[in-house]
Amino acid sequence: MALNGKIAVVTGAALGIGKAMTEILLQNGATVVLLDVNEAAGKSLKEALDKQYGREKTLFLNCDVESEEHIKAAFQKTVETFGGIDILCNNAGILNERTWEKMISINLVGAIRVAYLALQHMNKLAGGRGGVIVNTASMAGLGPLMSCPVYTATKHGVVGFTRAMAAASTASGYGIRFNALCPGFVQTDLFSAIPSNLGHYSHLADATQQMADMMGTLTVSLVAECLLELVNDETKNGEALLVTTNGNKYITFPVFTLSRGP
Ligand SMILES: NC(=O)C1=CN([C@@H]2O[C@H](COP(=O)(O)OP(=O)(O)OC[C@H]3O[C@@H](n4cnc5c(N)ncnc54)[C@H](O)[C@@H]3O)[C@@H](O)[C@H]2O)C=CC1
Ligand SMILES: CC/C=C\CC(=O)/C=C/C=C\C=C\C=C\[C@@H](O)[C@@H](O)C/C=C\CCC(=O)O
Repeated sequence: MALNGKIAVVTGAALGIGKAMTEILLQNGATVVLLDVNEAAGKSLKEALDKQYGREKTLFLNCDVESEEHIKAAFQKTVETFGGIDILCNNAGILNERTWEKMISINLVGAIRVAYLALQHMNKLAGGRGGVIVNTASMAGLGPLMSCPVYTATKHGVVGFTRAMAAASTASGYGIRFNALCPGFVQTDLFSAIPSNLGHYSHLADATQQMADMMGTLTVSLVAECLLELVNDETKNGEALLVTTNGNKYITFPVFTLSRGP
């Protein structure tokens, strides 16, 4: 299988989109390290996956992406156990406009922290073997969701970080591709909890639900298939893949030509 011998790390792996990412990576032959702050859910998933794929194909580590210490230890354990990291699914995230500073800390700062610490092991200039980092952004990383402006900001940040890192990696010779996954509404616990997590914008919950009804909700499996596309297609670097119930689209961004003023 395409990912035989590859070592993947998934953050937010215990539930939702991260769980589906873990499963499709295992189905395609990868060994997967599951990182999540929800220890009960993570251990439960590991137990189920052991029965299906064998104990040696996965490792669950309790890891909070807000903690540099946790992430460093998780990556160290990964490299000690499996010899390296080839694929990072930088997926952990929350939606809660009431605790917006924490949401920035997890969705944006956490994603950047995880990517930077993974670079220390993946970067060819640092003895790594290169690979691919897929950051889970959102359709809200491409356009505004009025009911969650800070969530929108975090996801716009993830898209921008991804595209800039892709250019930096190419220019520097890191040997790592960076891509952003931008799903629309996906049926997960995060999605189900939206009405109670909009804070100042709770009065816009109905409008958001109407938007979701109009756009439709995606399954986690479909999102995971798009992840696999970004992992396997070595021509993809610096891409933002929009995933909707009407199909998928690689986003074209405006290009600003550098020219002197008049
Ligand atoms: N559900 C949706 O409609 C969409 C979700 N997304 C993004 O997809 C990603 C996954 O979201 P879902 O699967 O929907 O959510 P979920 O709530 O179902 O799963 C998120 C997982 O991340 C873990 N997590 C949360 N904070 C963490 C932290 N500090 N450290 C480590 N793990 C942590 C949770 O324990 C959970 O297992 C998020 O980044 C989210 O913003 C993007 C577009 C749409
Ligand atoms: C309330 C958030 C619920 C779950 C988490 C999540 O990330 C869901 C996002 C789902 C949809 C976001 C839609 C945003 C739509 C608007 O911003 C429009 O401006 C469309 C944005 C981009 C279109 C890109 C394109 O078609 O070229």
